[in-house]
Amino acid sequence: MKKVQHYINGQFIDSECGEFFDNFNPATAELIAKVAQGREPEVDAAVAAAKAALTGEWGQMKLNDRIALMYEIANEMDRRFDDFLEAECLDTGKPYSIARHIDIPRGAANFKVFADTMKSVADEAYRMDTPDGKIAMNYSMRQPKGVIGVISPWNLPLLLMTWKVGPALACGNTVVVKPSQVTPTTTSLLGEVMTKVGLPKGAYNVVQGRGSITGNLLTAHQDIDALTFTGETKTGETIMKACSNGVRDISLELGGKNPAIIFEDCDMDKAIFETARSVFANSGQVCLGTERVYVQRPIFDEFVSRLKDAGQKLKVGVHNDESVDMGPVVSAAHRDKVLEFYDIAKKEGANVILGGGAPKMEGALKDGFWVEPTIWTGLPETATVVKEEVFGPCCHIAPFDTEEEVIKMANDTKYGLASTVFTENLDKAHRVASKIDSGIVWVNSWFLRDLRTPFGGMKGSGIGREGGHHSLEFYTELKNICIKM
Ligand SMILES: NC(=O)C1=CN([C@@H]2O[C@H](COP(=O)(O)OP(=O)(O)OC[C@H]3O[C@@H](n4cnc5c(N)ncnc54)[C@H](O)[C@@H]3O)[C@@H](O)[C@H]2O)C=CC1
Ligand SMILES: O=C(O)/C=C/C=C(\O)C(=O)O
Repeated sequence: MKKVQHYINGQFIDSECGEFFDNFNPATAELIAKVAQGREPEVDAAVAAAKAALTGEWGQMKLNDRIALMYEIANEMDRRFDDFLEAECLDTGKPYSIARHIDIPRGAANFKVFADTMKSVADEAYRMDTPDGKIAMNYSMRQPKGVIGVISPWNLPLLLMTWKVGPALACGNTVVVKPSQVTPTTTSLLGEVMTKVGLPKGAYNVVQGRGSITGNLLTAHQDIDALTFTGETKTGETIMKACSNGVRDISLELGGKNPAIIFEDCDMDKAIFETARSVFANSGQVCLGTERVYVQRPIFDEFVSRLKDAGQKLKVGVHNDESVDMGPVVSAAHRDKVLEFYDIAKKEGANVILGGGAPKMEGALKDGFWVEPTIWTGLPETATVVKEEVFGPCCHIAPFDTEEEVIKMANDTKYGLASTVFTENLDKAHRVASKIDSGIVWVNSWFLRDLRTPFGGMKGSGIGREGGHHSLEFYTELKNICIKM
């Protein structure tokens, strides 16, 4: 049986208590690995190693050498592409068709982009007159924040973990990562990459384990100087409270209930293609995905019927079948949660246009964590599945008449992560995009990511922006030095 271990101070180790928990293949519910359950000794050892590395070989490394190492990590990840691909798809159930184009290439890109960023960090300087008629020069400099705690989720495990580890290391910090307990493997695999490229010991550490045990221990640890988290809003709130103890900085990327706005003057082919992606990709387990679709009344029926066609055409199946579009959801618990939302939608009076339950799968797949691609119409804006994040391959479609009305509907949510707007009228696109309360607005597209741009959410969707130079706000301390001449 495969064993997934901690990676602490450059060594792969089991837990001191010898405890392991089970990891399952979401497509079959078969046991695929035993994962070490980290407790206090492992969290303490990882944080101590990370702290020591700040003043050791890693902390003393010249910026250019650090940048070179970041590229080397990315190159080694590219060389191990197939290992990462297989591990990620087996843990999550996502098909090769997604992970090959999104998850795995982004893992390496997340190191390259921050290596590039660090080459062009500029410091501010201000000359001032002093009361005694002389002058003083102020200049700012950035220094690493210290030991960064990284708590990452299961939906895009490698992508979202490296989106934090890349900038943290590029800025000279050290990290202690706790990946989701349901998708532990690629975070440990990255430890092999770190060993291979010669990253100094203690700079990258991994403690495996459940959120309620290992996650809690990590967030409470007072030698964690700052913590970055992606996941559910409620967990984000818990982590924020824990980090208030010791006044430690946080970066939170949380849930969404993202709207798509489809105007009657849209390019319908484009609107259907991108909306189908944003609703169903990764079995709807993307925080940027669309769960509320608003369509202008004259094209409502045509849009509903064409999105239904697109959903019906999706091939659901196992990750290593190259023709598969959609896999299972990640766990039995998550399948149950999504199916409960599907039941609530029916009870609250939804018209089920597509799906609405669990598909019947055959043979080895019959016990897997499958849910159907699902479309509803006819619910009021107060309905549960219009208000709450489902995180499954589903959406509700509602008609609207005017621009003012749809902007109000789109913004009537506790979240504010992402949105999409489909129109061929450029003035309207600018106007509407500027009025939507979300961190990202995609016009005639979805999940088009330039990694230099600010990424993050408004309202309950998070705190902070990461990407390119914006990541320096969280991963460095900015210091002013004032020299009297
Ligand atoms: N990117 C996103 O927006 C994501 C949203 N979700 C949503 O969250 C729901 C719950 O799924 P979970 O896996 O429980 O997500 P979660 O947000 O609780 O888990 C994400 C990470 O936080 C850790 N964690 C959990 N509780 C913690 C605590 N008290 N202290 C420190 N770390 C903790 C987990 O072990 C995992 O590594 C899902 O059904 C889904 O709707 C889940 C994953 C990602
Ligand atoms: O492109 C990114 O950096 C992030 C994408 C998706 C998420 O953050 C998520 O699904 O949680």
